[in-house]
Amino acid sequence: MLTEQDKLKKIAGEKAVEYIKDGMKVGLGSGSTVYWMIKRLGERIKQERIVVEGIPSSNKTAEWAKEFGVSLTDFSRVTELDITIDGADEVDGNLQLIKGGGGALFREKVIAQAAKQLLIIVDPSKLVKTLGAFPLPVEVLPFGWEIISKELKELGADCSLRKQNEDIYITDNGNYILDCQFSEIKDPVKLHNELIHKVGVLETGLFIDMTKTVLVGGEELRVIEK
Ligand SMILES: O=C(CO)[C@H](O)[C@H](O)COP(=O)(O)O
Repeated sequence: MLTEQDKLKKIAGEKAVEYIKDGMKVGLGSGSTVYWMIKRLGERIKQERIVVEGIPSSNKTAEWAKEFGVSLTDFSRVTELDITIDGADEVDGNLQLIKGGGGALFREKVIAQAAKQLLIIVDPSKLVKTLGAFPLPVEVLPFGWEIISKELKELGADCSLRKQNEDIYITDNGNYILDCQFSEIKDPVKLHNELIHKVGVLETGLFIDMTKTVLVGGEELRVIEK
């Protein structure tokens, strides 16, 4: 039984597949909204016999792609993606994003950067005036994470090491995630630049100026463009 929010994610995810054309190389994001996109893409591949190859941003996404019959490739064979489709945890009025709620932010940023277009798919709860209510995920090296966390606290964040049940959460890259609560992120560009220069920070969940189009699921689907 789908929740109301799941239904809105499904609408956005399925609509996104209309942006995919025969022959395209597609970056496949992560998360529950992307799940619906991959499922629908699998249906189109079977029904219309289009040829599409994807690069997944997480092991879970790779599993879904296999389950729904979406062929996968990698960056040893493909140097540019036609489009990347991904979810987000927060989207502000300038289409700056917080991502990484699912822990896949590093690979998500790689496939976003490799693509001619990043299409974001969300339900309306992800739209915010100012980023920061959602704790900002920051991927860090396991060695010395305690020191990195202390440094980030000095920038005003309340950071906690992500756990999965009782264990430390390990990303697909073998690293840790610090979930950093800033009261409000008034200047995402400045914050990203400060964080990324700290030794041991591999990537932040701030996706700055990476997307120009956001699809928002709803009774009437909304397309926000920059
Ligand atoms: O950044 C992500 C994973 O790292 C997801 O895109 C984000 O968490 C949104 O997920 P969902 O579609 O399940 O709401």
